[in-house]
Amino acid sequence: MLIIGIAGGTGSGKTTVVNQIVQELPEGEVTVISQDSYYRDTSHLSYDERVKINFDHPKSIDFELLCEHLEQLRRGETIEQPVYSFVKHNRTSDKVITHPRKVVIVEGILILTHPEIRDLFDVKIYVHADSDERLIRRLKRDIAERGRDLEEVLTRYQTTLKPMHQQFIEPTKEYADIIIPYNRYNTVAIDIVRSIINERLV
Ligand SMILES: Nc1ncnc2c1ncn2[C@@H]1O[C@H](COP(=O)(O)OP(=O)(O)O)[C@@H](O)[C@H]1O
Ligand SMILES: Nc1ccn([C@@H]2O[C@H](COP(=O)(O)O)[C@@H](O)[C@H]2O)c(=O)n1
Repeated sequence: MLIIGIAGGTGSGKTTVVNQIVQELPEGEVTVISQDSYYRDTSHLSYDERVKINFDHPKSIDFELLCEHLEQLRRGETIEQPVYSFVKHNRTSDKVITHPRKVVIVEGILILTHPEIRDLFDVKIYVHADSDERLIRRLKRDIAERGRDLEEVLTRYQTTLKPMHQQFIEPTKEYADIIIPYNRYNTVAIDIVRSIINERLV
């Protein structure tokens, strides 16, 4: 099994990169795990309390469960991946049955901050886009897809997102084997990652 970790700030293009990598690969050979699915269960909190959570701090992620699931996949076991709702700021009651595959891609802003999880990755990738580009993308995406408004995105950006990015996320670039510049779509970089995966699949 080849486990690839793809980190990078919010809006850098991690999900887009993963989709482009997976598109051309043989169906049934790759599985994708999103760190977002592993935000901690906050059912004990009210909606108003959940809104105030700092979702860009490592402690907001259930890394213990993510680590356990990756170990299980590596042992050839099937896992039940949680499903997260950005609208409710909480896990839903759904689960996605996820089978082990030859290639496992894990993507998320904070995945390279956790030493044990970092050690599980055979290839570590960091997707880079400038902060103004990321903020513009985040604004458009969160308003269109995550039930947010301009005020919510900008407040979160100033209060937690930007400081957490500088403190926790950007420094993990040093752990990356490959840094993908993604201010624009980068098909050459995607082809390089695909060829690394294809080598493993033969
Ligand atoms: N290179 C790019 N140029 C323009 N828009 C992009 C680019 N990459 C991603 N996007 C768009 O920006 C938004 C955030 O991208 P996404 O892949 O969800 O980022 P991440 O997973 O890192 O938060 C999405 O709406 C996506 O379509
Ligand atoms: N309830 C939540 C949970 C997380 N976020 C934000 O999501 C970002 C990480 O996801 P990406 O797909 O953008 O990498 C992170 O920056 C959190 O602020 C949220 O807004 N609401």
